[in-house]
Amino acid sequence: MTESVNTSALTPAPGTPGQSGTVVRSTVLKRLFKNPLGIVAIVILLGIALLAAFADVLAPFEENYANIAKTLASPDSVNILGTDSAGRDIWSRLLFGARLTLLSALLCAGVAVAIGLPAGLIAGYYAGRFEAVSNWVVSILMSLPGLIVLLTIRAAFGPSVWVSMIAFGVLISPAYFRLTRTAVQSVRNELYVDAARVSGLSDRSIIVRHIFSVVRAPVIIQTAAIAGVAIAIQSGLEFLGLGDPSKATWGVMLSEGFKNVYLKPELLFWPSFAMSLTIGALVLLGNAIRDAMEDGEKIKHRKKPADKAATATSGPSPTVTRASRKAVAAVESGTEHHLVKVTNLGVGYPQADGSIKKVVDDVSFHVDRGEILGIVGESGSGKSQTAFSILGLLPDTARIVGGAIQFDGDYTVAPGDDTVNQDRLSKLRGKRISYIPQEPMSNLDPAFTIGYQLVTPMVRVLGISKAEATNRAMKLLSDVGITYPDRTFKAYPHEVSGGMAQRVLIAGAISCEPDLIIADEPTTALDVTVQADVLDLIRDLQKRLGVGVILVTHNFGVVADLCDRVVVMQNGRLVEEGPVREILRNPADPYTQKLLGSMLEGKEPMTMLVAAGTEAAQ
Ligand SMILES: Nc1ncnc2c1ncn2[C@@H]1O[C@H](COP(=O)(O)OP(=O)(O)OP(=O)(O)O)[C@@H](O)[C@H]1O
Repeated sequence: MTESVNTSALTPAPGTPGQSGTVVRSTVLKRLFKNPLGIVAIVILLGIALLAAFADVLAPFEENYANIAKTLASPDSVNILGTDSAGRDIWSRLLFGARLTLLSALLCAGVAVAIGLPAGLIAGYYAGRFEAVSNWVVSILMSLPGLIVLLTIRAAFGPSVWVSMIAFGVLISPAYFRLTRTAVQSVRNELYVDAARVSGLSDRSIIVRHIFSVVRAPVIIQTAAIAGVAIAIQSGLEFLGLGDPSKATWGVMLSEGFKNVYLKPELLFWPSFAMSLTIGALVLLGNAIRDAMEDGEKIKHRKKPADKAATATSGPSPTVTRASRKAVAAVESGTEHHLVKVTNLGVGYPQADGSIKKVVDDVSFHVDRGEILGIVGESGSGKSQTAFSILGLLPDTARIVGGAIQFDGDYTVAPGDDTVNQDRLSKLRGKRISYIPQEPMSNLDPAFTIGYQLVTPMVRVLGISKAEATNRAMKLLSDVGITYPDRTFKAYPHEVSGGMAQRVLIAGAISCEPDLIIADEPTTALDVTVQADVLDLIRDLQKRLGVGVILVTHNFGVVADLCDRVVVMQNGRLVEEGPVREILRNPADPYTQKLLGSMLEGKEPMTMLVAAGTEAAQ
């Protein structure tokens, strides 16, 4: 993380989830309908479903109506596919069989999804005890011999297709659990999920909007496959004579057909044909959906950055609406009541030998409204850990090992607490505290449009309508220097440049009118040419909005350029703190002197600071 001395600045915070779920869905559907195999699968499945739904109308006979004077008859105008050994109409039984077979397959897949999906989402997202218990249950379910369980259930409850499909759904639910949990784990620590949390969304909203969108596609594809497997298993059981002979299902027909295979092989052919057609169509559908989604990814990556037509937007400016904002306790610099007060903060991580490695040690400082505080130090000095303690975004393994944090007078870490009070912070994040991250692209959810990611938090946090939030988002985009807000609003994150994405995040950070903005190396990931612009933007917005800003950086140049006061950190400890002008004029600590020296000489700070730290220690 190296910033050029005269560039770098803060950048506003995270955006949030988006509405493009519907857009994504409609695009995938369009691609699905362009795939001939997908169309064939849909037509077949739709045809079978319609035949099943209208079986009462289409079937000339009741499913069990038997004409014993006409057994094993060949097709004629009355029985178009002939009759079975009991004189029952094969066509009618196929139609009623389709209904039962499809419904039971849906029941099985439904039960498996209902158990496996939420359990996988919760286990993947929260991990901890729920995941441990779920893994244990899943291991037990997977180690059960499925067929024996189904036979036992059949013996206990009788030959009910519904009961056996519910049981099979439970047995197969670990497939969904594992699929979902793994997918969630892969995105749980993505920055855009943290960004959504910072923007004030509840865990439920994050799971439903950001996390679920990741597992939606694989779950749909898996459901198509599992419905096919359920049909095969159900028919297999019935073929073995374990079905309910009073119900016409394809499996029961298969079993009866087998008994008369030498007399009338068509009895075996028709249910086999129906099953193969249905299972084949389900497999094709799953593949077509997968292809449609993969094509979407390829197309997305080929698109060029959008932006160039314009539309002025109306809507209240954040600077104007800020006046109507909640009253914030007056915080005067120099009094004991600060916007943020960090007192003797210690943060550590438990080690394998039982000890705790302190990464922040006895750090105290404060920030007031209307000022920019810089936290400066070399890589690994504990700047981000300090900022994340204020945001409540420390990893689960982190422990507060001392001290306290107050926001506007209330403790978010009270003396004696070993973790951050998430109940309090979840009410502050995205509302009164916002965050500008280091890597803009990673902090936007690729599955949703920028507009959606700006609008949703405003609707939720400010309680305004979607239309009003849309107007506000357009105005905000314009305020942060985006020339064509309407295009950016509709664009996906991959369609804009890094600098523009950071501007979007800045718009998101100020959208809910925060009192404090925490910016963690906000220009590090940006091109040198846009770093200065983004810094200017942050400074401008900070002055206009009068918010407090904590700027985390390893670059003293940025501090000198932007900050009112500075905290210098080294190896997790605060080595010096004070007004920037004073520290620039008269740095007391040798480490600060080295840091300043590196800036003035234009050296790469991180390189020399390692040596500086060593010298200071000597
Ligand atoms: N999850 C974690 N588990 C254990 N140690 C961690 C964890 N996260 C950070 N640390 C340690 O905490 C120390 C401080 O890290 P921090 O990210 O605050 O540094 P920083 O000053 O922000 O540096 P950088 O500019 O490189 O991000 C580092 O030594 C780092 O290895």
